[in-house]
Amino acid sequence: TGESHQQNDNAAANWEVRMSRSRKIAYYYNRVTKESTWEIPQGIDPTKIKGYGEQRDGNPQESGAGQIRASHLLVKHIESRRPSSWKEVRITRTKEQALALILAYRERIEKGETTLAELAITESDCSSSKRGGDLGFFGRGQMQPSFEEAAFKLEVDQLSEPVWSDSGVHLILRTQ
Ligand SMILES: Cn1nc(-c2ccccc2)cc1C(=O)N[C@H](Cc1nc2ccccc2[nH]1)C(=O)O
Repeated sequence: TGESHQQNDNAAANWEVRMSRSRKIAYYYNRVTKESTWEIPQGIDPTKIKGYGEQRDGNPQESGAGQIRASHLLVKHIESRRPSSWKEVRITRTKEQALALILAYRERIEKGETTLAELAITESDCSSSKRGGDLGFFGRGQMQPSFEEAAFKLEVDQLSEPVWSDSGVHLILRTQ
């Protein structure tokens, strides 16, 4: 109902994104309850949290020296390198089924019905799921080659086509 949606927004308004000095990644701080957490708070649309995505890296040369920042949504399948995740202890879907899911998610994001960050929280088979799929900043040589190649081709705010890696099939959104 509108009411619960309104409550949700209010709850999102109590949160803000801060940058951890030590770990150089964003964390979430609730100015009402004073709590802080690495994971996006339950049931909150991350794109409604003040400062989401605007976090400049605390360490300028890190985001300058050929680094990019991206979020992703991963759907694993039975042939994935580790066919298990926080969502499903034994993943048995086929590659075709994984691709069909990813294409359906891509469609919904492209239509503006939802965001990659919001979908990643409930649907991604990567442990970055609870951070809306945010992988932080990374340079070349850090991620699997097929993922790196696709991510570095993206413009900021661009959403990839389905990308295959040994982990499964990904949607990648370059954020910085
Ligand atoms: C590369 N990476 N970063 C995180 C991460 C980042 C921030 C907060 C929590 C987890 C998790 C991972 C990771 O490798 N997760 C794997 C799945 C996976 N495989 C990937 C290949 C390329 C890029 C991201 C990928 N994520 C898993 O959970 O089985």
